[in-house]
Amino acid sequence: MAQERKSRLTLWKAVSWLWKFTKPYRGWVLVGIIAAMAAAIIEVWTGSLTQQLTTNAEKGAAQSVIQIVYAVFTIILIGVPAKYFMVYGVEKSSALIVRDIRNHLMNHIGKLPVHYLEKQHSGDVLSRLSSDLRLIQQFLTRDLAQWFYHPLLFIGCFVCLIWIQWQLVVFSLLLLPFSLLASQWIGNQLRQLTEEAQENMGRMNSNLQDTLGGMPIVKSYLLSGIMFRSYQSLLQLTLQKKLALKKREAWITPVLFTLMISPIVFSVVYGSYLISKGLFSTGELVAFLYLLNLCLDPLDHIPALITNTFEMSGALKRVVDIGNQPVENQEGHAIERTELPPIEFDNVSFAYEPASPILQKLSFTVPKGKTIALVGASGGGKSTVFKLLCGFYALQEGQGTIKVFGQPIMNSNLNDLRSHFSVMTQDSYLFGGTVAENIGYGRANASMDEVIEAAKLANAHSFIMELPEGYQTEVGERGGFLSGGQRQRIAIARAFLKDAPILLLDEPTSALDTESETFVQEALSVLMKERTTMVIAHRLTTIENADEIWVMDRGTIAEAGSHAQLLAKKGLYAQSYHQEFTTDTGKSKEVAYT
Ligand SMILES: Nc1ncnc2c1ncn2[C@@H]1O[C@H](COP(=O)(O)OP(=O)(O)OP(=O)(O)O)[C@@H](O)[C@H]1O
Repeated sequence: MAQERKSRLTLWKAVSWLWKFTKPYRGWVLVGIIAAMAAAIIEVWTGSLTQQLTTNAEKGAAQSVIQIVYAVFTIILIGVPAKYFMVYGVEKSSALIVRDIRNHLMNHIGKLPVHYLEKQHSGDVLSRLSSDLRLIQQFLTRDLAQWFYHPLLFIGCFVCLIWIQWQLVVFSLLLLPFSLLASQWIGNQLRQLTEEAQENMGRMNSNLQDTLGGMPIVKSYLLSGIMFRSYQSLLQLTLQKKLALKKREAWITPVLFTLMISPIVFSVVYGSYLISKGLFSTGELVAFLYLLNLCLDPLDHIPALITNTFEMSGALKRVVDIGNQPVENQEGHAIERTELPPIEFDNVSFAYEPASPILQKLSFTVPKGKTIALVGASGGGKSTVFKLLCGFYALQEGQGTIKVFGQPIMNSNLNDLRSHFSVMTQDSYLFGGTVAENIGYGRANASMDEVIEAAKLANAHSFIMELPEGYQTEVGERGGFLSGGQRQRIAIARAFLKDAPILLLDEPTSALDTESETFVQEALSVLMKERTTMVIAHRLTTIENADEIWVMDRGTIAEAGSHAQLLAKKGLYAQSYHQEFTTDTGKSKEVAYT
């Protein structure tokens, strides 16, 4: 199957995706933005009031008490609630928006096709859901309102300055165009660096997750040094990117400092000249400088605002990249349970990558109630058969047909299709939680009695009762508090509860010792009764217990028959059997069929 193309998501598409999530909270977003604008207007107002007061004072006009009371009340009545809502409005809306995005993504990830998820590193996905989403929330909380506050403050003050003395404004802002051009150039560089830094963070999380998840292997193979060095070099790379980012950001600061300081210097020089010529008053110059200071204040915040915005846009693209992935087909036709063969492959060809075919015109029928053991060399395509059956990968037109109970699975409802299968792997996956919860995942709303009944059928009840808290015992991460055999029996109990008519087993006893295997094997024999089973077999007992053995070789079934028939054939099976299952003395031994 063709490698998924790296997403080339535009920022506009990413923002439109985010915009959808603001819908229920646009009221609060608007409140935050209006409050920010009101706060800016109040600041400008204070500046223009200063100008009026200094002019009045210079003219010797008595400062009207009413004017001062009016100013104070205006600032209190509008300024205080404006500042309050500027903070609370955006905090509230951003927290709710990000909560909805998290819920949506979690639900969305559960519906993504396996072929997409298999290509992602879970650490990277986690990084997108944690640090990238945190950056988005920080932007919504801290920076969005600022983008309305600072420009408005700048424009408002600018207009007032023009009103007071436009020639002075022109003179004082002579350097402005150069500084703006420089900021834009540096800003473009920041965007690329922030995106790279975020991607590196994802890789670091993946590395950390691998180390934590594989700790027993890391320790036993003395890999901590290697894992640490790999983490260290990623960290170093991230640090370099961050420092390069900060270096460029630091370049903006002196540029903007010059921008800020030069107008004040220019104003004082040129303003003094105008005063000496009698064209400008000292009071006006004081008011002008006050407003100029306010006008330049936004420029002090803009570098951080630009960096944060670029960081957010990189993070947003990475989040939307997952959010925009097409989900599995949730519609499609249902598969009815009929008397027709439970599984049929008709001329099925399949490749993960076009250049490497895995299955080649594979045809077979599994009769109802029978157990088929799939054996064959590693990489022969046995697990691929299961993945196709469960709809994890889809066949393209012309690649053959897969039928379940006589109905093609192409375009079927995948949830419905999977309801017909119970799958067990070599080391069954248990979720964090209690034993009862893990068995209960087999069927929604199963009662405790049903859970216990399933555990009894799976040979698990007695060991569960010996656990410190019985069915309420926590199993630990991935069932780490239980032995391999215990985990398998819990997985079998789950399958009993699910009660699906078809079992797909990837040798559930292959990793177990003989004693555990006996318990698990007994439980499996009960589970397999009156069900149709395909089992990828490595153990001799599993192979011998099957109704038929199919030997897979390079994507086709090379041989089929009972154990005795295949041995008599003296073909591939007999060859592997003699290599793998017999000792030098010719006696049977239990080793993996590879
Ligand atoms: N998601 C994937 N993307 C690309 N190639 C894959 C993927 N999964 C499996 N393959 C390749 O497909 C081939 C068949 O794999 P499959 O797991 O079906 O073999 P298998 O017979 O079950 O092997 P084993 O007995 O070792 O589990 C292998 O060469 C494998 O590398």
